[in-house]
Amino acid sequence: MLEQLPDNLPGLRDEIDQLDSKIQQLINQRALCAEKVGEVKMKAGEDPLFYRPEREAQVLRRVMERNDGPVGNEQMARLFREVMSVCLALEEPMKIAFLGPEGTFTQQASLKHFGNSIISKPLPAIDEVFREVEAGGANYGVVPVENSTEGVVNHTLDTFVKSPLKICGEVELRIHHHFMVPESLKNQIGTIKRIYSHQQSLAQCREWLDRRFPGVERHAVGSNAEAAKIASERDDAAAIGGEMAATQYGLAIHASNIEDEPDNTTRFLIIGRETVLSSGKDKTSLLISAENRPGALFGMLEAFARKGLDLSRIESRPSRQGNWNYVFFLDVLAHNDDPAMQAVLEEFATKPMLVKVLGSYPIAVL
Ligand SMILES: C=C(O[C@@H]1C=C(C(=O)O)C=C[C@H]1O)C(=O)O
Repeated sequence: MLEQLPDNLPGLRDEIDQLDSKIQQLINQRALCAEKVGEVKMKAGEDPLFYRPEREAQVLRRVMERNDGPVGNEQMARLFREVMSVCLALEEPMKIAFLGPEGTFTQQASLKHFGNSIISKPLPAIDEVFREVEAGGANYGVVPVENSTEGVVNHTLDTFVKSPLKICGEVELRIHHHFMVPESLKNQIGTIKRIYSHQQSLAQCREWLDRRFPGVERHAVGSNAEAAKIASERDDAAAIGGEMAATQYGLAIHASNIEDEPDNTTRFLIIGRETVLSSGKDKTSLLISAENRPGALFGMLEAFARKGLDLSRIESRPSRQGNWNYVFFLDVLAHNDDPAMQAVLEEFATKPMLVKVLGSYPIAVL
């Protein structure tokens, strides 16, 4: 097909116009199918599940597998991510609660995972995101869980101990921090007295700040977006945050990508009320509390090894029930329905330990 392309501008633009018209028709045909899927789901059950994470992951993986360019695999998957988002919204627009305010990295993660055709519900704290989903005010929630430089977000892990919610997905986001100032300070960087940001972001940019702004006060606030808002209202302050926060509050970016680790990444979890079926490439998150005796942790890990199950993460947190008792958060690279997983869980059920399956979900595609 490529050889048949004209080599003049009007001819090429005519070709693009014709292709656009075909793509548009096809997108609408796809949307009609999705609408019909919505009707079928409505007929089938009382509380229909419109959003199906396992199916979406399979669609995106297939897009990447069959892609032969010149558009890159990830770019192509991102386009399909948006198409699916629009299709799902025709069935039912998803209400997504996230750690706000508008402009946070968590909002960016929610858009990366669900696409832009959602109803956004920014909330001021992680437990409020959990509560909103538990109460049915939102279909799903998005919360940060770990950062490659700064480690786990303890608050999120601790909230899982008591919550009935399930993990339905994960999103990874490369985190780039920018040093942003009000337009009026753009040429007077030397007059900056205070720098605002979230505590994790200040930590992720510590070396840069020590080098460039030694001695300038650093203030930790609830989110980068809040930091940007404060800086926009003062005439002596800068903020550190992502591009969305700068745009949201009209700040100028003075220095980009100031994070100390170039591959600084944050992982977020999608939380919901339903369990997710197997997509073929899944992860299961478990919360395990074992008896405090020698070999308890070894025995637990050995059971996974014996069944050939891969652990991608293990985190320990104080259980808050007596000193020196711990709970472990584990990610296993298998779905809960996997016979090997079932065997391990059955084995644990016979032992003095507490196991809670926090959810099985597709390994992040994008
Ligand atoms: C169309 C469906 O519903 C939703 C929309 C999807 C899509 O546009 O491909 C995929 C999964 C669901 O989130 C479906 O379940 O197949």
